[in-house]
Amino acid sequence: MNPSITMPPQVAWASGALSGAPLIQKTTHLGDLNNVFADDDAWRCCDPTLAVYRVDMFDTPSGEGELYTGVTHLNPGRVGNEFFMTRGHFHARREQGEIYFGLRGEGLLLLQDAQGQTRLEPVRPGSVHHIAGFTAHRLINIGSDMLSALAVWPSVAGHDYTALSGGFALRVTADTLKLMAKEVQNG
Ligand SMILES: O=P(O)(O)OC[C@H]1O[C@H](O)[C@H](O)[C@@H](O)[C@@H]1O
Ligand SMILES: [Fe+2]
Repeated sequence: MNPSITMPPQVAWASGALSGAPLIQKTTHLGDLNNVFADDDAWRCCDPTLAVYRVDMFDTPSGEGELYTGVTHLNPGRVGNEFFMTRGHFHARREQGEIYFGLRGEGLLLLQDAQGQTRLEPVRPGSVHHIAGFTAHRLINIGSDMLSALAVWPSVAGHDYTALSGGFALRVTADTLKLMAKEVQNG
């Protein structure tokens, strides 16, 4: 009997472009990110139609045990002093985790646990990020090029944006980066 061979879809590692299977795409514009950036006046002055990030994901089955695969493409930019970032979320099913893989650009993954403790992981091509359950996550683009990261997550995880509607406990600006650089120097 001949083996059955199916050509899988593809991700282009350098760009994060997905191909070979139907996609769902969602673009988030500055106007959608009310109350996300600290400097509200600066946010109001920005063009609301400006695209901040786009998520491409394969249109695959959902349900208990199923996994989604998607790529977030986050543009470079700032609102006031704060770098462009995703809205960020806890999973609606809090125990569910997720894996991110850095593909291109220079960014930070902001993680916040249920007690409000935050930490940052540098995102760069080849970085692998294990996002444990019960951990909110947000991507931040600190570079001057597009930041792209691949994500794999349980389809049942869902998104809870309301738990963080007051914002994450840490904000990343150019000053934050200077402080981080000093910390690295001082060991
Ligand atoms: O949902 P946001 O916080 O806007 O982040 C954008 C997207 O980032 C990643 O790709 C996640 O896996 C998606 O589930 C999420 O929707
Ligand atoms: Fe997630």
